[in-house]
Amino acid sequence: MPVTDFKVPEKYNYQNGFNSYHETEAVDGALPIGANNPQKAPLGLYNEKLSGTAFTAPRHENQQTWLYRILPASAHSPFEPRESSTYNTNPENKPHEKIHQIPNQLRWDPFDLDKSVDWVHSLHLVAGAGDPTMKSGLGIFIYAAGKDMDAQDAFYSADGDFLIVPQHGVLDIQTELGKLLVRPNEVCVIPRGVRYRVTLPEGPVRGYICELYQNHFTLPDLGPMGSNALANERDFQAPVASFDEDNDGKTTYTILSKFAGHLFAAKQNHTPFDVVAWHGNYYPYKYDLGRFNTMGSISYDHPDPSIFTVLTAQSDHPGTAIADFVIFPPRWLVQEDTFRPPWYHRNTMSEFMGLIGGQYDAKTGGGFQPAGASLHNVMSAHGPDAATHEKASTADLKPMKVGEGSMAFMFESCLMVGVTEWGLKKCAKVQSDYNAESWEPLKPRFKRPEKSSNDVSQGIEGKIGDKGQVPHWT
Ligand SMILES: O=C(O)Cc1cc(O)ccc1O
Ligand SMILES: [Fe+2]
Repeated sequence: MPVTDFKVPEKYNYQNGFNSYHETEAVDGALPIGANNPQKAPLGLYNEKLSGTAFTAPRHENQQTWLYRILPASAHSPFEPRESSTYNTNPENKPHEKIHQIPNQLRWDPFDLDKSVDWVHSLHLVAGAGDPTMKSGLGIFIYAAGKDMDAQDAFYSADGDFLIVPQHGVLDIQTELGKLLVRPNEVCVIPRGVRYRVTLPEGPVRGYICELYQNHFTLPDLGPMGSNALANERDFQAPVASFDEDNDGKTTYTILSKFAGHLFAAKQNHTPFDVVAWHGNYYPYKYDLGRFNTMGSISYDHPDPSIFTVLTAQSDHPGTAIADFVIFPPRWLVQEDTFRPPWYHRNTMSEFMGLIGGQYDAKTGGGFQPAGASLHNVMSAHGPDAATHEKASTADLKPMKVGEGSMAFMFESCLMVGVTEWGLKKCAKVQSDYNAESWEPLKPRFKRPEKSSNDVSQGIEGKIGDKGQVPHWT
C-alpha cells in the first residue's frame, strides 16, 4: 500500500527521478543560463558548488550540485567542539567506548521513544564497521526524538550519507535544497554535507538510519528481470528549491556538524536555508516503499532476498555491497513443494534487520517486533524460528499473501558489523532468550529410509518435467 494512503497528508512539491539531473528555481531567473559560475550570478546570488564525489570520478558516478544562494555556506565563525564528552557516534575514536565484535545472533526489544531530545541528539550508534575518517564502512543508528530542532539550528554530517527509515512519527525536513515530508513506510536519503533541520509535526519519532561512510546508494541492476522492476526510478522524489530570507544580521544561527562522529558548532548571522535555485544530481530524496514492485518465484524454491533490494551501495568489488537496503513487503507466495520461509543459513554478509510495522513472515514466534531489531553477523547461523518452521513445513501450499500491512527491512553488508556499548548494554534491549526461543527447540526429524540410499533403481520413474528425475528417454 503506498504511503499516500496514510493519514499524514503530503504538503510539499517534488521533482521525480532517481539520479536525475534536476534543476529548480524558487524565483524565476535565479538559475544562470549556459554557465555554472557567471561573473555575476543572477539576482545578486552567490554561486556555490557542492560535490558528492571527487571532481575526477567517472562520469557515471559523478555527483555534484550547483547552488545559487543569498550568502555562501562558508560565511560562519570557526567550528568549536560541542558536548565533546557526551556526543560520540564513532566509537573507534574513543577507546573506552569500544565496539564489540561477537558472533552471537542478537535481537533487540523495541527501542524506547525519547521525548527529551531533538534529532541531532537522538542518534544512537547501535552497530557499525569501518571508520568515517577513512571513508570506509557504515554506521547503523537508532533515532528517537520528541523535540523540534531549534528554529535557528541546522545540522549536517560530514561522515556520510544518511538513509533514514522512519518507524514511528513524521519527519518534516527542511534542507538547503528544499523540503521533504517523510512518513513511516517512506525512506529518505540525505547526502553527506547537506544541511538540514528536522521538526516533528506529529510528535515523537523513532526509526533506523544506515550511514554510509563510503560510496553512495544506487539502484540495483535488474539483469534478466528487464527494464522495470523493484524500485522504479520515477518514484524517487527530490525537493524543489525553497528558501528563507533572513540576512539582516540580527539573528544568530548555529550550524551543527557531525565530523568523525563528534559534534561541532559554528555561528552565523544569516539563515543557512537561503538557496534560491540549484541544479545537479547530488540532492536529498525520498521513496515510498509501498511503490516497490516486488518480484518472486512463481514455480518453486525460496529465492535469495537480493530480489528485494531497494537501494545498494557497492564496495569496490561490484556485486558486493557495503550496504544493501532490502525490504520484505506484503507479497504473494505461490511456490509448489517448497519450504516457503527463508532457509536456514550462514552468510558471508552480515544482516541487520528492523521492522517498521506488522509481523515479519520469517519470525512468527513474537520476539521480532516493530521498532526492534536483529543482527545476524558474518557466518552467524539463523533462519526461521521453531514456530515458523513447524507451520511452514506442514502448511497447505495454496497461494498465500504474506506480510499484509507489514514492512520488515534489512541493512545487509559485506562487512563484519560490530555492536557498540550502547547497542549491547546501555540500551538494555538485547533479548537474552533469542536462541532459546528460536532455534534450540528444533527437534531432529531424520528418519533413515527403509531401502538403502545407494539403490540406483530409485528415482527413474518420473515424468518429463518432474523435478530431480532423469526423463526415461535419456
Ligand atoms: O534472515 C532473514 O530473515 C533475512 C533473509 C530473508 C530471506 O528471504 C532469505 C535470506 C535472508 O537472510
Ligand atoms: Fe538471513
